[in-house]
Amino acid sequence: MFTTRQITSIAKRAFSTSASSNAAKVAVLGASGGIGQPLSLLLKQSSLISHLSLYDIVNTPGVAADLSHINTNSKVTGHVPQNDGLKEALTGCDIVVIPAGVPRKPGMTRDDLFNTNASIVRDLAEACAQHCPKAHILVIANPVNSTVPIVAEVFQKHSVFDPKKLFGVTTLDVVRASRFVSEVKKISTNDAKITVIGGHSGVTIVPLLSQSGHSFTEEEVKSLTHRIQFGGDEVVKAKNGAGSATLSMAFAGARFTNSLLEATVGGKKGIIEPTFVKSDIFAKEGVEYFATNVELGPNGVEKIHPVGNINKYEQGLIDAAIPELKGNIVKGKSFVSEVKA
Ligand SMILES: NC(=O)C1=CN([C@@H]2O[C@H](COP(=O)(O)OP(=O)(O)OC[C@H]3O[C@@H](n4cnc5c(N)ncnc54)[C@H](O)[C@@H]3O)[C@@H](O)[C@H]2O)C=CC1
Ligand SMILES: O=C([O-])CC(=O)C(=O)O
Repeated sequence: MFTTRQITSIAKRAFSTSASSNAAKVAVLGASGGIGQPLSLLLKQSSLISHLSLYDIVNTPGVAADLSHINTNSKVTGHVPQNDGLKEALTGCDIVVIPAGVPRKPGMTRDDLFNTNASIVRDLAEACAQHCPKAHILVIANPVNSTVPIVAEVFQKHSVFDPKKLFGVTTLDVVRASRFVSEVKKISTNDAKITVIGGHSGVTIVPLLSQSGHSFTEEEVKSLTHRIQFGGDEVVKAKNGAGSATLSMAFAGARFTNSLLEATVGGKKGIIEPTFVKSDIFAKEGVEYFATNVELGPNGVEKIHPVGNINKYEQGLIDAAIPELKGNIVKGKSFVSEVKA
């Protein structure tokens, strides 16, 4: 006869060794990089992932072998371009996260990365459209304001575009905003929930501090807004030529991926994350993609939240963001359509 304690222990073991049937295949493209490695490490901890598929042009066999020894239930595979590696990495994927591409050096804007990263993202999107056309695509590679439209155009070219399944990952802006506000107000980050809308570069990043439930002096609003908009530059400067944010981005990327997993395979309702998606909010102004809070559901975007109540200062920030955002989006779209012609 088993004691109650023995039965509980056997049940716990059985539970923890069987992979969840509600689990997804997730690919990380650019998995050997500064973001790719810690992001993959964080994703290896998810019980909602059955297969973590790591692709990069170099070093993924080593990264995959290393991660595969961690005793969580997901299988880890590493792929390189040889032997149809990209096809193998993507086939059957539910979610593809793309941190592939070069990072900034001091003095560069995110837009300066366009020349290198646009074609990397375009080619990876081509492969996704062919091998996992129904997957959710999470774009981290900069400039996000342009790389998201690039993915959309490629998917449209293949007639497989579903706007509910394409996300620019802007979570780091919200993570930073929460941390910076918590420092200024001397409160827990749990009590510093800051909505950040717009895009993901400089003035296109628009924090809505007035919606936070906290009061700020004019001085605090100005300095916090500037710090949130240019937080990426702080890291680029501090790394002094060795790249941009990687660890905080891995944290933010894992947060967004985990939220999407919970909303899709996990079946959870009411999960809201900020993200840069195809949106009607400023369509009249010619801005086809815009980040606001988005409720995630089984098919990706469930509901795009409106901007909500804002003050005059924040309206000024949006007015300044719109033309730049519009230019970034057009640049991404034309990059694909010019090649198409
Ligand atoms: N959305 C956001 O909030 C953030 C975006 N980023 C962006 O993420 C990107 C990656 O940054 P890091 O990881 O620091 O750069 P990294 O240079 O450390 O890693 C990039 C990886 O991409 C790989 N790669 C290059 N071409 C590839 C291809 N065709 N297919 C697959 N993999 C390829 C490289 O081999 C490398 O391992 C940059 O564009 C950076 O600007 C960075 C921080 C925040
Ligand atoms: O600043 C960069 O180039 C990387 C990035 O997007 C960020 O840290 O927000």
